[in-house]
Amino acid sequence: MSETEALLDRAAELDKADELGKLREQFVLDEVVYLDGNSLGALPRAVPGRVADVVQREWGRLRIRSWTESGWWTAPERIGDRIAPLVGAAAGQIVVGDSTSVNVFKAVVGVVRLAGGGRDEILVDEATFPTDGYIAESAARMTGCTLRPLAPADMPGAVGPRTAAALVNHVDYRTGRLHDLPGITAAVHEAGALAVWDLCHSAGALPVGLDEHGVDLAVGCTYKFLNGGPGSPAYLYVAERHQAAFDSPLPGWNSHAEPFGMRPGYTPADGALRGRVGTPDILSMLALEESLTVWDGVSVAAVREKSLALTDFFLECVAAYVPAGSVSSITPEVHAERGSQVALRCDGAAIVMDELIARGVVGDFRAPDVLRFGFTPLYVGFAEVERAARVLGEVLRAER
Ligand SMILES: Cc1ncc(COP(=O)(O)O)c(C=O)c1O
Ligand SMILES: Nc1c(O)cccc1C(=O)C[C@H](N)C(=O)O
Repeated sequence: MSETEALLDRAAELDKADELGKLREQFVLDEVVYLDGNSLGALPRAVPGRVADVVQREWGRLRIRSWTESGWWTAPERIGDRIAPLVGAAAGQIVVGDSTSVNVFKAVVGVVRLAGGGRDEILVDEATFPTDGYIAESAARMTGCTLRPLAPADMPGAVGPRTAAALVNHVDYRTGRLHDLPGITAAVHEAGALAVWDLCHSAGALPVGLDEHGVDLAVGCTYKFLNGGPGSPAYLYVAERHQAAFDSPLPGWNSHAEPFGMRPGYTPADGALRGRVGTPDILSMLALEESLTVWDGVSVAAVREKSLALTDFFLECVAAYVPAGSVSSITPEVHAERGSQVALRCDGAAIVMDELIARGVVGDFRAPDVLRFGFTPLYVGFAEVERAARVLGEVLRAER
């Protein structure tokens, strides 16, 4: 039996044993191998019908009545409670709205205020997705803090009496490295500081355990592994113990204790909805709500198990099919340090990715030389993984 036949057989066995495999039917997908769900998740089949109903009936016919009768006004907290179990949070701590960037701003200024005076340093993940870094820098300037970029692994040794907060990515967007959320959070707390985690690349792909690990604040997007759609609203988690003191830097009327009192002075609402700002983006928000129904009855532990099996199998197939020395993985081998993507360094990566896409394998390119492949366990199968690696091998041989 050839190596290709053996890997094809293995892929078929793995697909047969895959209990999550049937979820793929709930998505609009085709013959393309879609390994870019870590940038934009695929469309769940139920969403177009729900959006059509929101537009035609709720907006078209009920109009203003929908704010109450269709539950529009309370959607940010309601959908926050749907996301909560996926990131290990009890209800009442997550609110959906705004972009991740805006929520990073609320969270970073919010934790510096929570940390209190005398602490004037913010630690930030030195390899962070750019928006977090830009916003942390601005938040630091506004709060009189110094921003100190560091590798997350070095934060436990660097956090000290001056540190107000650390802003860390749970999974690095380029390398796919999973950072030690429990350990870093504990070290940050030991020094009397607070931890803010960006969950964009982990929520929906692996267990996060926000409550269990005592995370203070967290943010994340919903358009990657949560499949909420392009630009779907992000979320903000404020641990219950911090809610009463959380002083949002964006105190809009939607987070007022009595929004329709139209009072000149601001009195914050209690609970998660203190993180709201202005009028929610209802069409995107309700598309997200519908997309989350895919998760009914799905365990995040099972998703994690499949995610690791997919990335393991991809690495194995890459080793078998790709000419020696033409790519090197920058994603950790160790499961405890791996998110749900594989990033391969490769000469001419931009051209290689264009060619892969032309041949029906969609990943993405991240400058300067990274081929990035995201594996969404809800809809990616093992035969697709084998095909992606085989096509990558063909492209690299043709290139050289
Ligand atoms: C880690 C991380 N933070 C933030 C963002 C982006 O935030 P926004 O949705 O505001 O563009 C992304 C991806 O776009 C990301 O990967
Ligand atoms: N949010 C995106 C967008 O609006 C356009 C293109 C890509 C994105 C992304 O999400 C990028 C992604 N956060 C990344 O990890 O690179």
